[in-house]
Amino acid sequence: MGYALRPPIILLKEGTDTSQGKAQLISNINACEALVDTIRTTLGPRGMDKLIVDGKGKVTISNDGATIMKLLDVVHPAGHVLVDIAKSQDAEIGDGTTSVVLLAGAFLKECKPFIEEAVHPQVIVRSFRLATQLALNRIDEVAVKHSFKDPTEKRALLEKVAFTSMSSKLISTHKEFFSKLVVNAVSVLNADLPLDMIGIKKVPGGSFESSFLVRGVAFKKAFSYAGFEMAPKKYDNPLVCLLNIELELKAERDNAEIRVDNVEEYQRIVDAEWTILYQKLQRIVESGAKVVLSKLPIGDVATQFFADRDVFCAGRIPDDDMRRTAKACSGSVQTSVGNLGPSLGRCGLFEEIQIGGERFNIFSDCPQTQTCTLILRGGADQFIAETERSLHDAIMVVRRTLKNEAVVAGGGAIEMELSRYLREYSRTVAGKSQMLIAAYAKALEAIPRQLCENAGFDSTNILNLLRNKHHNGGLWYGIDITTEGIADNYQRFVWEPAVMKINVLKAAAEAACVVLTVDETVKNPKCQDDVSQQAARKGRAGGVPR
Ligand SMILES: Nc1ncnc2c1ncn2[C@@H]1O[C@H](COP(=O)(O)OP(=O)(O)OP(=O)(O)O)[C@@H](O)[C@H]1O
Repeated sequence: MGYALRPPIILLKEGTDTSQGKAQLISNINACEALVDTIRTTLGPRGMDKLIVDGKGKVTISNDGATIMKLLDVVHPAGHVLVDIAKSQDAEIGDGTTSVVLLAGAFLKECKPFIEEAVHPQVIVRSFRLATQLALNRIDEVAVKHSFKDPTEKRALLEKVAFTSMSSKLISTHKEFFSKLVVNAVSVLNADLPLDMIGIKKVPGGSFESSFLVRGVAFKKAFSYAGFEMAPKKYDNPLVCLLNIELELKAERDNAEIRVDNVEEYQRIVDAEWTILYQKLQRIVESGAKVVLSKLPIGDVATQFFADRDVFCAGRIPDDDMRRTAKACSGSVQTSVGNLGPSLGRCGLFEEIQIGGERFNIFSDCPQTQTCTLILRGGADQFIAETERSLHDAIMVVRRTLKNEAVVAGGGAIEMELSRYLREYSRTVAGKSQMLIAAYAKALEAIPRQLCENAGFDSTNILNLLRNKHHNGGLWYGIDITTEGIADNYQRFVWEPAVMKINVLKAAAEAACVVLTVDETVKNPKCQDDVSQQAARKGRAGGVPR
């Protein structure tokens, strides 16, 4: 009777939902699979795009895995792991975001039967980590390393990787044009290849081919006052003055509190203000600068003053444009007009031109420019936005290739090779490991299989051909998307940076291991209430639920 009177142990708050054990693990895997199913159709040159409408009705059409995953607003805790790997792949490499999610999903799918058969997750994790290491070593072994001594060879290689990266995107029909543009853009950068030194400006209208690269800086004409129209719009070899000063009359008045008790005193203050402004303007003109830019406003008096002296000016220039202009013209941004001489920059040509419906200020022919601007044209806003994302991926891939010169063949070739290698290796080990490494090898085939399915090919047939070819030494054989067959994708120049594939494998395997090692989810009802209340409050305040 004694035990019946023992008080129950209450560990967690009433209403707390705890799910644990095998059932929980399987449910997490199912959630990840469902998430992978939403993006699997976007993989590859024949992949489909997704149209996503957010809470505010903003439409995004994209093929980029990371963009889709971000916009999906996933709430499942295990699903979040996949969103995170897509984001990290995007930040680290810039491409391969769909592949990483797909591969993580494939690993989990292959694990599921083992979990159901009560194999301990740690055993699976151990074998998967071993298989990943073996696969990485194999990539290192087979990757083709190019030396960048010959500039023509270097350029050809870079164009090929940009080409492959774009072949699955909306702009794939113009990939030759854009791959040249991307390589030209990256070759302007310095050895550190800073991404923020490539500006991208979108101008709706026109055709994709009317997009162009400015070796220097281009930005939309800033707001301007009367008097601006009188200023010249083109200079050869002008000195450029970059400022962070407000050149407006009200500036002095607003920056201080002044108490006056008669009209004369007030007049003296107004006069002093004019004098201060004129002195500043005079100094700028005396420095010899022909183009004056400021991060802060340049008012009507100053605009007229400059126009009278044949000087072009523009205020309220965004910070990133200002930084890039400074870099392009080798000048520096000043906060006073004391000694402008050494801080002035110079560009070969400055002009204001019309692009589509916008006026643009262009600084080009800069002697030692390490920055450039891509002006993107094209129909609707959504198309240009997707073009920008695709070019970003291609730029990232070209930068990665420049930093790591090794490439592998795409179109499923490297995955089939790793799969063959691991399957053969698995036969040399005993015990559960053998089955698990073979499962890992099978999961790698998910990429070529999906490429086939998205193109409407018979995946069973093509995968059989590929397995046979790789078994007989056809190292770089992958899917030939044009003929519904297989081909040596290295010869066909379907090249991808080895570092991208390495990152995909590492991230996907690690994500699968993380999901496998979670065997309990505890949902605290209080926390959930807090979260929903916060969300409701945010919603009322006009915030966007994330
Ligand atoms: N011409 C081609 N023939 C065959 N396969 C190709 C070709 N071009 C690209 N691929 C393959 O398509 C896959 C890339 O597809 P996709 O660009 O849609 O996804 P991702 O690079 O993984 O992710 P994302 O571009 O969304 O970041 C790679 O496996 C690549 O090898």
